Amino acid sequence: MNIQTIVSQLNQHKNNQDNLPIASLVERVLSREEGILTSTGAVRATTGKYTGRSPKDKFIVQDEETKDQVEWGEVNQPINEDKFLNLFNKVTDYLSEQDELFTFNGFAGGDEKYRLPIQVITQFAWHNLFANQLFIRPTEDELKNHKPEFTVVSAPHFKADPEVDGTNSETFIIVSFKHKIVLIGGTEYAGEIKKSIFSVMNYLLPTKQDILPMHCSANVGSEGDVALFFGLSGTGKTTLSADPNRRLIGDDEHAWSQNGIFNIEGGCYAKTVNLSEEKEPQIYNAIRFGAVLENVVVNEDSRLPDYDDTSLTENTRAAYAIDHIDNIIQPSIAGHPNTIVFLTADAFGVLPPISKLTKEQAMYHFLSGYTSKLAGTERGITEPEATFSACFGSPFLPLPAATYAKMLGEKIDEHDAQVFLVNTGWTGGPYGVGSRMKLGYTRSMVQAALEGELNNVDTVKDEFFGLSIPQQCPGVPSDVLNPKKTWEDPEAYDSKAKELASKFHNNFKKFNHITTDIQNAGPTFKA
Ligand SMILES: Nc1ncnc2c1ncn2[C@@H]1O[C@H](COP(=O)(O)OP(=O)(O)O)[C@@H](O)[C@H]1O
Ligand SMILES: C=C(OP(=O)(O)O)C(=O)O
Ligand SMILES: [Mn+2]
Repeated sequence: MNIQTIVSQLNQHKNNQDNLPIASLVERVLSREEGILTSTGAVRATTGKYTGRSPKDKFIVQDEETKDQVEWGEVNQPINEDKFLNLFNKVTDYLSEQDELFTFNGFAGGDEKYRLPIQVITQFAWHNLFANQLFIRPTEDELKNHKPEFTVVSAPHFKADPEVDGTNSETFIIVSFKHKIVLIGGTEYAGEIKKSIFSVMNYLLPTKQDILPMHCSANVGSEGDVALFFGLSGTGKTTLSADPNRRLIGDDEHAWSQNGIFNIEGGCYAKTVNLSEEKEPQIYNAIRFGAVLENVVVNEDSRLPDYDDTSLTENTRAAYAIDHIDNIIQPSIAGHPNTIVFLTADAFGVLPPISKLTKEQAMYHFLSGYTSKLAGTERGITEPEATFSACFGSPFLPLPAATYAKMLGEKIDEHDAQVFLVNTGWTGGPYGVGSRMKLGYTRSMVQAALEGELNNVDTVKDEFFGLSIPQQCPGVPSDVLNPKKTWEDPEAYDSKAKELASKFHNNFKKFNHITTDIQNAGPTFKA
């Protein structure tokens, strides 16, 4: 049977709950005992074994359409069409036997001209509530004429048999661009649903519409000045884009067209570890009725969430529609970016907390995509792991990094955007010795950068990375601006800085086809 016929059959399932209002979805989450109501008004669900994304279980169907376009490798693993069709049949048979199914019809892409009509069919009510919060909701009229151009099918309780199904484990996230399907099974982590549509957009926007998709957050100031914040997970995209002085466009996924930028999503997905009203008031207050808390520990009696409890995972999350934040811009569209911030959480503690990049350095750092993954919280583990993830988002990029980098470079040139590198990671020493940069300092630095206050201040060129470090910034002690001065032992600083510089050079070897002016814009220290 044809794929579209099977999808229609799921839509016609006798108990398919189609675009239920939020209150009804919440009721279904509770009555099906998928989650509990918390004191905030948000529901809380847990996800068992998978509390984060599962990159080794992600595949793209290799077919005539994708064969020569996709950058095949560890991130984009190929699976053949027969295997996909076979698994699709099994998953949809499994779903059709469920008592109830849930469908969300809506959009990805805040600009009507470029948006992708999508459908999300889920086994769980709470996953549908998640889709309702994260994607763009249709108006009543739009819903009547809605024709999905991509469908996510999510069956978390269906487990694959790797031997037969060609997967790596019981879990799979498979995209078929030919059949316009994302097939998810074996994992309950809701982030897969939104990030798989992001991957789809990362393929479709550049290849079909000449638009640059970006793993970044965005906000806009009172003068219409637009800022982007690129960064890998945990670097501060969501936290720093929620700014009482600027209107939020989105916290994670955007696209840059010839008209300006637009949010791909309709909601946010914030980390809630150690969340406090004092430090992150906007996010804290966004957690209310309609929102979904994922893997947050909740006190059984008081039903109060305990954001400091990481016993289920460090990666606790809150999903909420963008209008849960007060100062937003809607629709989530704005002009061309004036300022671009690359966020990195440097656990070596050697990168300056803020530096100004030349256009070549911007390209170098965009391709490098450096941040640190921290070792677990086990005692005794102090060594951070440097990771380089091209374009600050390689797990979500089906095309070669150079494709996105070239587009970004052209746009930065055309619109003369100033790029800053901001280290939200360690200061005063590496992880285990120093401490995380105070959020208040980072906020002050970002504010100064966005208000143009760093344009004309004195800068010093740092000796290992060749970065221009502003010497004054309102609200930040000048010693904090110069990382070496925050270390007790300057020689220890030098040796860590050299270690990181070498890692940059090693990583950049794979970009040997890139122009030499960009290759030369890396760390000035060479072993
Ligand atoms: N100096 C800092 N800048 C940004 N975030 C910080 C800083 N110090 C601590 N944090 C914490 O780091 C986390 C950043 O996560 P988040 O903003 O969700 O990242 P992303 O959206 O890029 O995945 C938050 O929990 C935030 O409170
Ligand atoms: C949801 C995710 O994104 P981020 O951590 O960047 O918010 C993720 O990487 O699973
Ligand atoms: Mn985020």
